[in-house]
Amino acid sequence: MSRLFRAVIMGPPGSGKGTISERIARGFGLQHLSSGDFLRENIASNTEAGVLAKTYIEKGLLVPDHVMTRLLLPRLEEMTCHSWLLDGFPRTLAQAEALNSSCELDLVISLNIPLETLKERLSHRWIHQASGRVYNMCFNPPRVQGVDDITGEPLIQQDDDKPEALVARLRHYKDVAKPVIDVYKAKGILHTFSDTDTDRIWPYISSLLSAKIPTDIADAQRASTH
Ligand SMILES: Nc1ncnc2c1ncn2[C@@H]1O[C@H](COP(=O)(O)OP(=O)(O)OP(=O)(O)O)[C@@H](O)[C@H]1O
Ligand SMILES: O=c1ccn([C@@H]2O[C@H](COP(=O)(O)OP(=O)(O)O)[C@@H](O)[C@H]2O)c(=O)[nH]1
Repeated sequence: MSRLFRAVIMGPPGSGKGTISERIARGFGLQHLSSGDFLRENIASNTEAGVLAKTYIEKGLLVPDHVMTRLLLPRLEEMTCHSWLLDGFPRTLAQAEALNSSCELDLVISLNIPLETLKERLSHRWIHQASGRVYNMCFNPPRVQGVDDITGEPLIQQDDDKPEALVARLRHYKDVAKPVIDVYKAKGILHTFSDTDTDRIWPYISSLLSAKIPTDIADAQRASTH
């Protein structure tokens, strides 16, 4: 099997990480690992790390780095025979250093989206908590308002997504993300995209990935995921 492809997508809350990750997974066969979804799975199955992580998430705090790395790195060990895309990890310099010591990344996508756009998007974001599926009443509404397309279960809005919570989250994101962005910029693997509409960014991301992912890997991954 030729070399596998390792990528990370970074961006503030509401920047479109989940939306773009889903398109990348579908179009290029990369396995999408979202740190938020993975934490929710651990919380739902009451693992030791899940119980611990929940105490931080409930307070709107980041889960401590050592808990995150102890949770994510073994999960990545299970994915060694697959090309993957990490979403929401690494989020801090300590997490990036832990990741960089365990594998070589090929590409980091950073989304730089205006605050007003984030506010607008998050005010209409509805989530199916159990699966992490994301909807937006303006951009990608559910078939039936308020319920998940797959399970029919009710959708919720996160308190964190309210405008008054966003400014603090955004400032905190910028503080912790900047050293991580600087590391990957120095490595020459950072690609930053700025626009108010994912549909305008997507063609550029898609052609970047087409150029970066050797076709034999992309074909093999697509074949293995269908
Ligand atoms: N890499 C990480 N390091 C520390 N805490 C994390 C990490 N990833 C997720 N978390 C915790 O899990 C929570 C849920 O993560 P998730 O990514 O779904 O939400 P979020 O950070 O609000 O993301 P977004 O709004 O950008 O989709 C976060 O608010 C944070 O407390
Ligand atoms: O061009 C876009 C991209 C995303 N969204 C919506 O904005 C919210 C945030 O997107 P996502 O969850 O993908 O962002 P993340 O928080 O993962 O970075 C979601 O309701 C998306 O449906 C949008 O309205 N326009």
